[in-house]
Amino acid sequence: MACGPKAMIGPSILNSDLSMLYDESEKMINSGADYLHLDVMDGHFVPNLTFGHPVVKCLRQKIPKSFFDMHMMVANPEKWVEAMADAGANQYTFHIEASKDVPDLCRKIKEAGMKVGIGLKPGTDVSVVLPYGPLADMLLVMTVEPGFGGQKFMADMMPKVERLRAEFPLVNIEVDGGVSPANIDQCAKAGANMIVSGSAVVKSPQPAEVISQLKQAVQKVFPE
Ligand SMILES: O=C(CO)[C@@H](O)[C@H](O)COP(=O)(O)O
Ligand SMILES: [Fe+2]
Repeated sequence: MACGPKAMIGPSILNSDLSMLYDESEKMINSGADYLHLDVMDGHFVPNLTFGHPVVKCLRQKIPKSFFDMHMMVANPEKWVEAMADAGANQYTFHIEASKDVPDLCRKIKEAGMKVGIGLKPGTDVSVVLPYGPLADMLLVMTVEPGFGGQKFMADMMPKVERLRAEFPLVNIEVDGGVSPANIDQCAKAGANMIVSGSAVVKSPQPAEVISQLKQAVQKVFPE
């Protein structure tokens, strides 16, 4: 049994029919998703607005088991920790660019019973997160400018993934933004084991096929 990072695929439902959030989420789970990536945007940290903990709470009541990976694209991540934990979130991924006290925020997230994710925007150097790697369960390398789904994958983010994998061989490393079967091999080879994919999965007539392709590519690097 291989120990260490596992290949996991987490569809982002941001670009799905949000009037059918539950149905779209169920469809992803039934298509083989390992977790759900829920994009929370506050219109300040990013120029877009999505949903908050009340929606997550309702979704959790209908989806009692799946892992909710909260991508908190918010200007004040400290403010929502308790509410998201209460709503049933499993992992709380804040952006290092928005945090005033990273160790304190990591502590708060853990005390609330959630896993800690730390996210990096494309313009943020990987050195910024290195001191905090030991505090995190997962490190997120954005491969688009956060705020919208359907953008073009930024291959020049792969050296960041490589550096984080070299520094932290056992931590989960997630990529998010424009990821698809066309670029999954470079993500996996760089060291990403948690894969967020939005449009490539939710817009496909065969989401299960896309998820399977993504998973097989990552399992070549991170075998079960
Ligand atoms: O956080 C974000 C965007 O800010 C992502 O989770 C996107 O929503 C992923 O969608 P695609 O880029 O894969 O379509
Ligand atoms: Fe995201």
